[in-house]
Formats: sequence, structure tokens, C-alpha cells
Amino acid sequence: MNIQAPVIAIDGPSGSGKGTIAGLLAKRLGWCLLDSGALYRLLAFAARNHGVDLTNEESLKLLAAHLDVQFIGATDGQPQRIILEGDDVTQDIRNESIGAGASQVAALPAVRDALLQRQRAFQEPPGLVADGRDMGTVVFPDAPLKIFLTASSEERARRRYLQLKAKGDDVSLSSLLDEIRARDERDTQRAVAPLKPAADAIQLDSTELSIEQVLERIMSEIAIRDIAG
Ligand SMILES: Nc1ncnc2c1ncn2[C@@H]1O[C@H](COP(=O)(O)OP(=O)(O)O)[C@@H](O)[C@H]1O
Ligand SMILES: Nc1ccn([C@H]2C[C@H](O)[C@@H](COP(=O)(O)OP(=O)(O)O)O2)c(=O)n1
Repeated sequence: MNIQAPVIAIDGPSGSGKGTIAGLLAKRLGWCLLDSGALYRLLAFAARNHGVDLTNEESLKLLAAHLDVQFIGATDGQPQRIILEGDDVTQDIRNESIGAGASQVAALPAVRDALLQRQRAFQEPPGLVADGRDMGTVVFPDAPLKIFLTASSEERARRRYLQLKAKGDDVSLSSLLDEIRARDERDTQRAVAPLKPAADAIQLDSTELSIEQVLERIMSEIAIRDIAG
């Protein structure tokens, strides 16, 4: 019998805290981590470097299928690093322009298809924490725990503002709010794998919760389901 490693799927809109929570959970459980949004960001970044238009579905599909990327696991004090074609692009892909490009290429069915198996390959023992938009609905529909993490758009823009400011980026709160709303609109309205909670997802609004409180809520759901051994 082929018993697959369990998956915890964390989906939700930009700035809801998915990446932070997924990274902390993976560390606490000693599980693998899939930052699926990074794949779409990497594709947008690679397309820009190779002069591929973000509407050219055929070329983007080829680029996605051959994306030369390595995820180097988090070590104590160091987050996961992402290497594209030999270069460390961990920071370069974390800006709103690449986020918007990622959202644009992610609406193309051929691109999603080309990245599907690459995402499923992350499902390895002892388990996987996967964050994105369609982890619970499309990529890992059998995940024993699905979280749909949200927060108000104002709170998400505020979080992103503080995050980018701390990195030294020159950003404005009002344009970040506009960008977050535009991305929500594109991600929820697209025809293929739109951002929406799986029927069996637990919806968690983190607007008034700290990172630690969100983590504890999810840890208690893991304990109830007895999925982490
Ligand atoms: N519950 C929370 N309360 C306050 N800040 C948070 C919370 N969750 C995440 N953050 C912060 O918000 C920012 C965006 O979080 P991130 O994990 O990148 O979101 P996402 O992956 O959903 O886009 C980060 O700087 C993170 O530290
Ligand atoms: N599983 C996924 C993950 C991301 N995407 C798309 C849609 C998002 O706007 C972009 C960027 O995703 P990412 O999770 O990195 O973005 P945020 O950190 O939430 O701002 O990629 C997707 O369509 N499906």
C-alpha cells in the first residue's frame, strides 16, 4: 500500500501570513515546506530576465517546464533560500512588481499545468506544509488539514508595508493597498484554480491575531486530527 506523507495546506490572499505560518509550522513539525507562490514569482522573474512577455502562454509554459530552481532548506536563523539558474534570488522575487507578474502568469492554464507535478513532488515523509492559493483545492485535495487564512485588506497592506519597509524598499501604504486589492481580484476571479476555500477548509481570520496565536490555533487542529505522529 502506498501511504503518502500528510499535507497541511495553507491557502489565502496576499499578506494573510501564509508564508510566515507555513515556515514556522514546518520548522516546528520537522516537515518539508512548499512555497508554491515562489514558483509563480520565479516564473515572472525568469520571464522578465529572458524577455518573455507575461501574456505569451506558450513560451511561459516552456519556461515553467524548464525552470532551473533549487530550494535550499531553512537552517537555524536563516529562512529558506531560492536559487534560480545559479543565482540566489530569495530577496529579488519579494516585491510587489514580481508579485503582480506572478499573479498574471498564474492565471494561464498551461502555466499552472506545467507547475503541477513540480509542486506535488514536494510531498515527502514525514510530511509537507504547503502554502499558496490552490493547495487545498487542486494540488493536494486529499490533505488531512486545510487552512484558509485571511485578514482584512487594510491589515494585509499594513503588514506588507512594514515588511517591505524593514527590507529598505521605498513603498507607500495606499499603493500597496491598491495592489493587494488588484491581486485579490485577479486571483479570485480567474477561471482556473481560483483563490477560494476548499469545502473542507478551516477558515481563520488573522486580522486580530498575532503570529503566535495563529500558530497555536493550527497546532490544536493538528493535535485534534492526530496527523503529526
Ligand atoms: N498574524 C499576524 N500578525 C501580524 N503580522 C503578521 C501576522 N502574520 C504575518 N504577519 C507579517 O505580515 C507580513 C506578511 O506575511 P507573509 O507570511 O509574507 O504573508 P503571505 O505569505 O500570506 O503573503 C510578514 O512581515 C509577517 O511577519
Ligand atoms: N498556489 C498558488 C500560489 C501563488 N499563486 C499566484 C497568485 C499570487 O498573487 C502570486 C504570488 O503568490 P505568493 O503566495 O508568493 O504571494 P503573497 O506572498 O501571498 O503575496 O502567485 C497562485 O496562483 N497559486
